Amino acid sequence: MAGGSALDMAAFVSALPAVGGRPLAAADGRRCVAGGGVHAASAAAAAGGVPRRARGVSMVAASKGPAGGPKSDAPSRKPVINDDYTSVPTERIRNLSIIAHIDHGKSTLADRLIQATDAVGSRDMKEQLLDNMDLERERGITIKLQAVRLNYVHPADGLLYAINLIDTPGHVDFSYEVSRSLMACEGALLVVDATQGVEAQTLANTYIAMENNLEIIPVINKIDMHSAEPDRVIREVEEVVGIDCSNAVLASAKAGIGIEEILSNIVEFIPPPQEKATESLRALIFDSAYDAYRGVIVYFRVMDGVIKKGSKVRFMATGRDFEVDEIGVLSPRMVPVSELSCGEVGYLVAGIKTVEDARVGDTITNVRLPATEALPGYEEAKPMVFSGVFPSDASQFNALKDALQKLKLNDAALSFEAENSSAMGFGFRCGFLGLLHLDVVQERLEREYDLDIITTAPSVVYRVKPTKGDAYLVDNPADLPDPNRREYIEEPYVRLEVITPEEFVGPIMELSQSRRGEFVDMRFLVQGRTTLVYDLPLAELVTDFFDCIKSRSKGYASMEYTLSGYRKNKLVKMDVCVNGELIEPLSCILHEDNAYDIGKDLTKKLKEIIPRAQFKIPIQAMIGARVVASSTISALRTDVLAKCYGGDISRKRKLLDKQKKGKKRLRAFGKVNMPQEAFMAIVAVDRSGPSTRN
Ligand SMILES: Nc1nc2c(ncn2[C@@H]2O[C@H](COP(=O)(O)OP(=O)(O)OP(=O)(O)O)[C@@H](O)[C@H]2O)c(=O)[nH]1
Repeated sequence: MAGGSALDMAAFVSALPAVGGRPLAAADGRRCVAGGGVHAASAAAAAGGVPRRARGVSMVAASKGPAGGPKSDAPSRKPVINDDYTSVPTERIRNLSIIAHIDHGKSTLADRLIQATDAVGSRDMKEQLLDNMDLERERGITIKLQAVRLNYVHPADGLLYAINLIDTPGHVDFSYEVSRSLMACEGALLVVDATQGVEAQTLANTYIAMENNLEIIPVINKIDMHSAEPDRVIREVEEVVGIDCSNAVLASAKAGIGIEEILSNIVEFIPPPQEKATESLRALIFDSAYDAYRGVIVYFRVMDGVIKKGSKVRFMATGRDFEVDEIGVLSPRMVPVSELSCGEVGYLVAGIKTVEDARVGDTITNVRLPATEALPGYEEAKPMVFSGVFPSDASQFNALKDALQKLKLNDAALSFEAENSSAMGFGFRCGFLGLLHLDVVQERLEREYDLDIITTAPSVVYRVKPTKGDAYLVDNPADLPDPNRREYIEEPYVRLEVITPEEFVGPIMELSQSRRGEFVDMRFLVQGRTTLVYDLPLAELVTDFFDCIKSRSKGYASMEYTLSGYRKNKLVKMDVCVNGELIEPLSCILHEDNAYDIGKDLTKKLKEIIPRAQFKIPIQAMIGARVVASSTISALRTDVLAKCYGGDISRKRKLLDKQKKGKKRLRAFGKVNMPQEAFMAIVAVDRSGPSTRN
């Protein structure tokens, strides 16, 4: 809980009405590790040079595996059933996830495990095999969870074991994927980089695994590196994370060290799925993807009973029935089988056409013998940051709607609803888990659906108490009532924990304070590392905070945050007028004390971004009718007198008048070109000015 004035977030949110039917944002007590901001933006820029795909290529067809969507066989080709995959009894099945802090080597380790068990022929093997979205490969990050089935003969008993491995993303924006995959498992490999040690996400993900009662096997990775300190890291895992490291494996995913030991430990320490006495089928949907030919492909883990090809199944949340056309395992290619029983992880195809029919977290049961109770589903992912998404060309509105619907199927945390803005036309107000999530969605819409879109300035969700009536949530500054029609505004706060080497404690404290942070605690860890705890407004964190932490600590610090509640602050709405016109999508809510500095930097940035025109373009940052900062883009002056040699002054005046009129007309009717960067300028403004006080 953040300080005395913070409310309990969950209780508070449940007592409030939803914003326009949208799930209330930023309301759970979920642990997150931040990232995004400029880092994400620059990653996007780096990826921007990649050629676009042809129009109409679906996200599934565009990628090659189960997460971005499985590679579809041509519709005419009959699936070949291979029941070798289902001959393994339940006691020889192991379901596990790989969890770690970002870049500690999960995907590389998954590659080595796939190779060691010959799941993929050497011809098809490539680095980070499970990161099969183009975007994942380019950015070197995992965005979607990925499942793969490994067949492993354990040398100790010579028996065949089926290991279902789920690779999970490391970045906070995708941490809901981690919780989803962990619910389908009995164990987890906790990968810790031997050169770095325990990081914020190591802790956060281990806690999720512990909450799910998973057996955890620590893997100390990258021991091939000179700077590796495996002994120190083992001590740190034991002392800081609090888990036993007696079965820890010293490994190098890159050099292939310790891989056999990891496989052996998986078999020995991770328990098999528990056979249930019930005959009724219950399978948990942990992911789904859309395929242009086959409809929705559903990924599930069978918890009870058996699921068979040709049987009729029911999706319990929606009550819809479907006949199973195909079921199979992920090897990691889709291999059809005739049935999957308790403990197995696989996919099914059942001619499901709509997004709503296959919800992640739903339970699949048998129509003939339905289960009475559904499995506990997943907590709905709650968006933290909202932004308007508009097509550059109004005629693409329906295409954008269709694309968002398909993306949502594969990305449960994305939320959207139609929005009509006088400045931007028809579009959608979308909710994201953070700026990296926003960035990934924007890029997927552009690449996989060939859409040109503009995203507007991101905003967190504020709570507003109007003079009349109950408080309500506002995720779009345009919806804020006038100051004389509101009593107060509250903003969301987070409890922030930064783990850093001692020498960077000072710069990080300075940064946190400049972002309106309130110091809560400082704890010393082993080996000169420190945890700093602050309460901080979420709005200050979702911009470039993560990048600032990284740059001030030379990349050594990591951070994690939990939403803690709402607090009243002196908040105001700042509008931006460009060329005398209010540009609503540039409006933002900020602390009154920061308005001058932020306004000054924003107008300066916009001056650099907005292209010059034939006339002067004034840019003003305003609070109500008061201008707090301004700048002017000078006109590109055309010399209309160039052709007027000497002579008559009245002719010159006539030409100048005509030019002035032209400028006026342009100002009156013409539009200032606002490029996409202009809408994101607020994210990049310098927030560490001298007047940043609470
Ligand atoms: N030297 C060395 N490098 C490694 C090892 N394992 C992984 N790496 C490198 O570390 C970087 C990150 O590895 P990934 O496997 O992408 O890490 P990840 O944890 O999957 O990253 P996210 O999916 O983004 O969370 C890559 O450049 C790998 O080549 C290792 O054992 N030794």
